[in-house]
Amino acid sequence: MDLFPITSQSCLPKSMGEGELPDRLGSLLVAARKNLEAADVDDPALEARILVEHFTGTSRLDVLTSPDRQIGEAQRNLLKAALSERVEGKPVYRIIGRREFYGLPFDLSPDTLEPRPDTEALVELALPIVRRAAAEQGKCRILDLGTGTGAIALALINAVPQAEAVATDISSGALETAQRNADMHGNGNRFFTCHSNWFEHVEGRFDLIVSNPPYIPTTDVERLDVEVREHDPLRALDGGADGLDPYRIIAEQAADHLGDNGRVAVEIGYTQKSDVENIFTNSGYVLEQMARDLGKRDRAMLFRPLQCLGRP
Ligand SMILES: C[S@@+](CC[C@H](N)C(=O)[O-])C[C@H]1O[C@@H](n2cnc3c(N)ncnc32)[C@H](O)[C@@H]1O
Repeated sequence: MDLFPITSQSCLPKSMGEGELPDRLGSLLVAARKNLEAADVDDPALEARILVEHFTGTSRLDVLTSPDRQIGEAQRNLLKAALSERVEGKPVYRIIGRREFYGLPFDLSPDTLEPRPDTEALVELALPIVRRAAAEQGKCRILDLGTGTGAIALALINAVPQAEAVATDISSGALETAQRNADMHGNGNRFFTCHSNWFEHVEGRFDLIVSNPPYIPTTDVERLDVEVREHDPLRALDGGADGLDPYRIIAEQAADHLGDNGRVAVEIGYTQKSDVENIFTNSGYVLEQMARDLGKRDRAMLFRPLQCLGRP
């Protein structure tokens, strides 16, 4: 997740203004974009397209091929309400209740973090481990700690049919959403939720333990962008006094749940590389590989236990 830099939304107008939206698809898209431009949202063209497509049930192709398509009053009213919510600061994916991650749709709920594109770096880093275990053993067991929408585990098992995942979270609401997402993707039979405080109720051993834990220092949470602070759940963000508490727990307890040749892959805040490396090194791991996010910042780390029985 890319939760920085901190920006202020105080310049946003409080409502999108009065007046009817046009009833033709092409003009409607232009009007939506202008509304969002006037409200100074980050990417008005993209966000207008997302909202228009969602609330009119149209595609990007429809706008190009049928700009004169008539849009009914009910749909325009829904879009108008959505534009007002956006202008008031609600993130676009929260409004439509869904966000794409690694090419798959994920339903959101108030209990889940919105999966962020930067987390795809963690999936890319972990995927070769999953493929290798599947090729060598005919299966791969994944443990995803703090699964949220299920984004990481579901991206991995969707890419490797022989893989299955146990997905934990402290939030039962998040686990319900994750299970719905697994079912929506047709992977519900390879995805098992476990309500647990980190490893507390986890049983068995895994080829890969993966996690994007909360990693914002407590005192920084209140300085986050308001769209993050007010719409992502606090327990998905707050990583304790220095933001590193979950890494300490994972590094300390992962060995009890790793199979031979198992690996641990974690997402990090982009300034946390050396701190997280120290935590894992002190617990008997070596850093095997790093991955950077779309902004070329350190974002994911792959660790191997020193006593790993398999190949280095
Ligand atoms: C940063 S979010 C990551 C969500 C998802 N994996 C993703 O990448 O989009 C961290 C997740 O950890 C969960 N979490 C926080 N504290 C936890 C704990 N003590 N035990 C298990 N999960 C926890 C939160 O509920 C949240 O879903």
